[in-house]
Amino acid sequence: MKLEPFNQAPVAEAKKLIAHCVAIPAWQQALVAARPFSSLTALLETGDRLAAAWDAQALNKALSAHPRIGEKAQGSGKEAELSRGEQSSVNAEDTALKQALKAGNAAYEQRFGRVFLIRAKGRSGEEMLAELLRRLANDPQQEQQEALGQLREITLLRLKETFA
Ligand SMILES: NC(=O)NC1=NC(=O)NC1=O
Repeated sequence: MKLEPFNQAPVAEAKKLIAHCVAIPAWQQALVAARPFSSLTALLETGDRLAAAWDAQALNKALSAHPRIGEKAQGSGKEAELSRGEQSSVNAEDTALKQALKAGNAAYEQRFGRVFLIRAKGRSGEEMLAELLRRLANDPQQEQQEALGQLREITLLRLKETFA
């Protein structure tokens, strides 16, 4: 989509145009309020700056829209469609990998109390499993920072794709 329609749209409409980037209403609201944007770069910089404010509460809110790695996103919504695309590198036939991801996700949720989040685009299933195992050793504070960083990456990738 072009930047102009986003800049010109009524607030409610503009929010809908970017809601699939991340399920954090405050971020959607703030980004829409910062219009008009003179360029895609300006939009991405603002989106990133606003994401720097995210905390554990924002992370948990956003996770509702991110299916586990290795699980096919259910549903027909835009987020589910994006997740399926982002996770398409996980070879569904590789049952050993799927099993390892399933076990890793369960261990992660047991330890940190939330779904493991990683920017999946551009990563193979094996790379994500390695990251999952590495991050399992993080202390809670460290891991919260890493998870927030991955949420930012996913959000900005989606924002960029929306207006590219
Ligand atoms: N649990 C996840 O990390 N999910 C996801 N990562 C992505 O990049 N897209 C997802 O749906």
